[in-house]
Amino acid sequence: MSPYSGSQSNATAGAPSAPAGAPSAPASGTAPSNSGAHSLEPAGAPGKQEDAHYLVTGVPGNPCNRIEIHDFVKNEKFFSLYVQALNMINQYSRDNVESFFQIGGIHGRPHEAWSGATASDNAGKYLGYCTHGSTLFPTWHRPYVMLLEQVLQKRAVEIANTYKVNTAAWKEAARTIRFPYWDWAIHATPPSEVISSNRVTITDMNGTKRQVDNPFYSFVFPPNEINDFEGNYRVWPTTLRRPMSTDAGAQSNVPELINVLNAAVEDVQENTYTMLTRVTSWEKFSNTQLDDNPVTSTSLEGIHNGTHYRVGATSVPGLSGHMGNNDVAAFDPIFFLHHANVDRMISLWSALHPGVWVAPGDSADGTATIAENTLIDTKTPLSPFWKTKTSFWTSAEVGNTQSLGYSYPEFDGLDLKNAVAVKAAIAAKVNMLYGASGTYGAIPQIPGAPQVPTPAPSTKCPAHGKWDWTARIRVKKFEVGCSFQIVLFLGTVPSDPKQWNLSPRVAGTYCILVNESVSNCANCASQSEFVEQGYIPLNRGISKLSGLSSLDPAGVVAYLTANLYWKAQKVDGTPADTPSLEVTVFCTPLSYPAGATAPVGGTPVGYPSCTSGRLQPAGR
Ligand SMILES: N[C@@H](Cc1ccc(O)cc1)C(=O)O
Repeated sequence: MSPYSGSQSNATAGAPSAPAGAPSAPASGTAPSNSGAHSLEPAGAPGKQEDAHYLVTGVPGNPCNRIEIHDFVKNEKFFSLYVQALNMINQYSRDNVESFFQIGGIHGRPHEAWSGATASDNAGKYLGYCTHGSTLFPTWHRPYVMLLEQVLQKRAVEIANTYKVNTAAWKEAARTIRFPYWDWAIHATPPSEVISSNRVTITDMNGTKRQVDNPFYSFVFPPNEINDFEGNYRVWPTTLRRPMSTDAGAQSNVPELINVLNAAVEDVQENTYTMLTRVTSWEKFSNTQLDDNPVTSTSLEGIHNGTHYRVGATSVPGLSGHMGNNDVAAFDPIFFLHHANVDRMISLWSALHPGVWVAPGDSADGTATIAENTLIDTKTPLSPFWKTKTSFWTSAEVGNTQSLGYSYPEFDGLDLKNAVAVKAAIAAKVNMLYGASGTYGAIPQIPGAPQVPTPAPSTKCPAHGKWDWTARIRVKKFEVGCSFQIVLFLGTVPSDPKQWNLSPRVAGTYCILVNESVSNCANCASQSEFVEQGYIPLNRGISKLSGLSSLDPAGVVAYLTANLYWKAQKVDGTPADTPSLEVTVFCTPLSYPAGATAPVGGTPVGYPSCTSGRLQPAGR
């Protein structure tokens, strides 16, 4: 199959597709195994109709809630229907636009047109469609999750129709099912049904419990489809999380994954709260590009990169799991649980910042259909997600999930037209979820610490102390040639890189996510100077490890100057060389004006003396 050939018709773009609502294949009601050969679906199966662009509509009808994956797996009907639906589309032939292979393949490899969305002549050099490092990062992934959600809900309806017991309840579950999200700022890991079981129990059409292959655990590639991949991805027949070996029988390192995710969750929560409550501009919220915005917060994309990295990294030199590489990340089903939460963050943030939406920006390295370094904005087509037969969704059209068929539990019962009331209600929810139990909450408990002003109870504004300490990370994104992370320590750095993530001395991490073979690609040559920026919160680490009785600058500056160490680490666990890396400490004064729903950040003060002259990661 030729990549993105300009005149490709749907028939040759792999997937002649059916418009939404096309007649569907009869469902068997049983879950096919995902470990066997990929069968051709029956004639007339969905996604096989010629000469139509597949329309991304979202689930038609009234919007229903996406729910958190821990709640989702406890719902027998939702879970049983989704497991069967996912197993079904995993089995579709590779050319079917509704197959998991085709949908997962939109993001990066196999670098082919999806449903006839051909590459333009002046395309960027990244050969997938996904937008990263640009203002479109949040909104491009919105129709992406919607696409998988609509495909799975259609299958769920067909499957429910075959149930012989409790029929009405199964049909109702299928009508209301939406894609679950994994709230990584609360739950360090997804439930075992996603992360550690390769078989799960479902209730079948006869009401009988049975064990089937677990499509949330890994995706089995169609035979031969990995031949065009690079490195170990052409050896591994399934997706892997923290893979343990180079051979075709490699397994995911589940205990290591759980440990690494557990070690990071407080950091993730702290970053999430700051991003939601203190970032006011779309530019800063949306992506990792360098900026002069004074708010010391990591972007949504930066936070999202961390989850990719932790799921995809390994401790085996030379390897990277699928999630650690943009080119193959979306084949791991956990990608969509992760991105449903990224999407929920757009809803929460936009509710807290009414009227702020996609700002124009630079396309950076571009995509298969977006030229590099061009202006992109709310009208830029979010290809390949067709809205009509001839046009793609744009960011301007995806600002309201209610019109896209779904919502999130935090919006239940709100008058969505009343932006002021929505903002107040979501602020209270965000405080409840990520604020009070957040790590900042620990600060006032330092013995002898100055009293934090008590916010008026009605604002539900959590006490986060007087000072917010962070380390700004600036580094050339393509300098290492693969995804990598910066790990900050307060005190001794373990000599074994395998212990870097797990050390009790870790203050926090910042992760950079790229696609594979960056060292070879023209893209990276042209973007080699591209600097990425993010922040690592330090308050929690200082309060746990320093022994200081307050976070006042005098003591903290001296402490950080003596104790702040850092390392750069590649996705394969080995040390990385990052000559461009700059680590700079900032302190933001926090205040609690009457009526504020979250701490308000003042002007950050930089303390370059804490790190100056020590810009090499191995320098301490
Ligand atoms: N429109 C936002 C959520 C939102 C809803 C109502 C509002 O008043 C504000 C924001 C979204 O769907 O992402």
